Amino acid sequence: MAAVGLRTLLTGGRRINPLKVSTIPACSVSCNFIFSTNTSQRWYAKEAHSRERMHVNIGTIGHVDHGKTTLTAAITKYLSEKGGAKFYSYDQIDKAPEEKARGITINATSVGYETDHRHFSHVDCPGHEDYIKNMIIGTSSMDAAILVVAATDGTMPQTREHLLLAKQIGVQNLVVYINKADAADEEMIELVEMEIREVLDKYGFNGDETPIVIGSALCALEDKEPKIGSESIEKLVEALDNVPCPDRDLSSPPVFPIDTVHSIAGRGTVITGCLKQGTLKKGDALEISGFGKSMKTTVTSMEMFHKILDRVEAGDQAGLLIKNLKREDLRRGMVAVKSGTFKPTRGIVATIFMLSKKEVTGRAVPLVSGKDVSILFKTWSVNTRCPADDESEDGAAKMVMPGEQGSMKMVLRVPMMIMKGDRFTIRMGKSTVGTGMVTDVYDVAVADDLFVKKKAKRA
Ligand SMILES: Nc1nc2c(ncn2[C@@H]2O[C@H](COP(=O)(O)OP(=O)(O)OP(=O)(O)O)[C@@H](O)[C@H]2O)c(=O)[nH]1
Ligand SMILES: [Mg+2]
Repeated sequence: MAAVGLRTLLTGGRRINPLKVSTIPACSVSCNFIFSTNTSQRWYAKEAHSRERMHVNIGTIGHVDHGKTTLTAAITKYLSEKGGAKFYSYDQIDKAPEEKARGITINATSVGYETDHRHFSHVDCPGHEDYIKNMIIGTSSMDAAILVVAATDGTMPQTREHLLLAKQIGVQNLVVYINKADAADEEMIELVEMEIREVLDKYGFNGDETPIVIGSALCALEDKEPKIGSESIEKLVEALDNVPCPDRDLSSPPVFPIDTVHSIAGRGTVITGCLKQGTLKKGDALEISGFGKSMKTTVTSMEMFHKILDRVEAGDQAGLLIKNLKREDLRRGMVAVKSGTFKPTRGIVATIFMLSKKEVTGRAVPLVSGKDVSILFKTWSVNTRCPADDESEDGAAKMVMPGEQGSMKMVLRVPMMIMKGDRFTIRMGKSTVGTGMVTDVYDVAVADDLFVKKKAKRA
């Protein structure tokens, strides 16, 4: 995700025209980042980022209209009064004209704030079923998520779908915020809490241990009923300060999946994202691959949340200024690695789990070998063929039935940077129909071979 304050990094102390800072959404799905545009001081700020507070990536997920954006605004309001955030109003978070017109979130938007103990990057995800791809992108680097459930509705289809996807993406921990407590009676809230704990267990989270905070984001935002308003946000922030976070892998070679690409007039190209593993420093030689392309570059400077970094560590949401590549050369879904450490591939072996009808809202369809499907990794999707397993021996088509699990070979249309353990979602139309985890990758040459073999067979 983007480093807020990227412009600071790139202006080198010179004031530049904000209109000349352009961002390209790298695919049809998108993620917004809020930049500091009007605090001229920040344009010149060259302070070093302090690692005194642990950096944690979180965000809001949950069913449409349950109050995720209102809660995001309420958290920044509460923390701005404590000096740990800039207040972002509801309209500053959902600011696209279509979002304003429809009153829903479409793009995942990132804001940054601090508590006494932690430094947070918070992504507010859309809940509407049409924008699940944007939710997946928003959730892709979260260490923990805030699941928002309206007390007036209880858990709804996208509450469950988001839980399933968050688990599959690798989000280990949750904090639940039961919202709209101003509009529901106590009995109803109690029932909703019981239901949530059951649903959490069902989707592999710990229903008993997950903190649940009850409140009203709207009351907090409008300074009404402090008991369910600001006090609930205080409790939520306390829960976020205590949520367990995964250990950062600082020793493996760096892997930096690109979320956005920016072109800064007079300075060059910046890629933003969350460093998945390892560390990066100025002068490191990188290889950026994806969608069949591979390019070499060097890191010239790094920034996170208006602060200069001397090194990027796993888990950091950072912006990297890079040499010799243009914005047009790059797109979301490409991955930067240290030269010579990983290679892109087209061939993967994956454990697939196809959803049954009762699992979520999805259609219950099998995945059949020999069929083309579109698979969605955290920030990109590519058409993929499932060649029949052991095709050379018996030519038998293998399939994974709804509700079942199986191992399948897959060949991507273009080489991508994929690693063992990477997870993906199989979607058909508007539905999530299955999930998968990469158990092995095989050489491009072998994958080419399979591709050719399949073509020959058809001919
Ligand atoms: N009564 C009441 N209404 C609320 C509360 N929080 C949010 N709302 C209202 O619920 C509606 C939806 O709120 P949003 O914050 O846009 O919900 P969302 O979950 O971000 O929606 P999507 O992003 O489109 O999925 C708005 O009209 C809010 O004013 C609350 O605590 N109480
Ligand atoms: Mg919203």
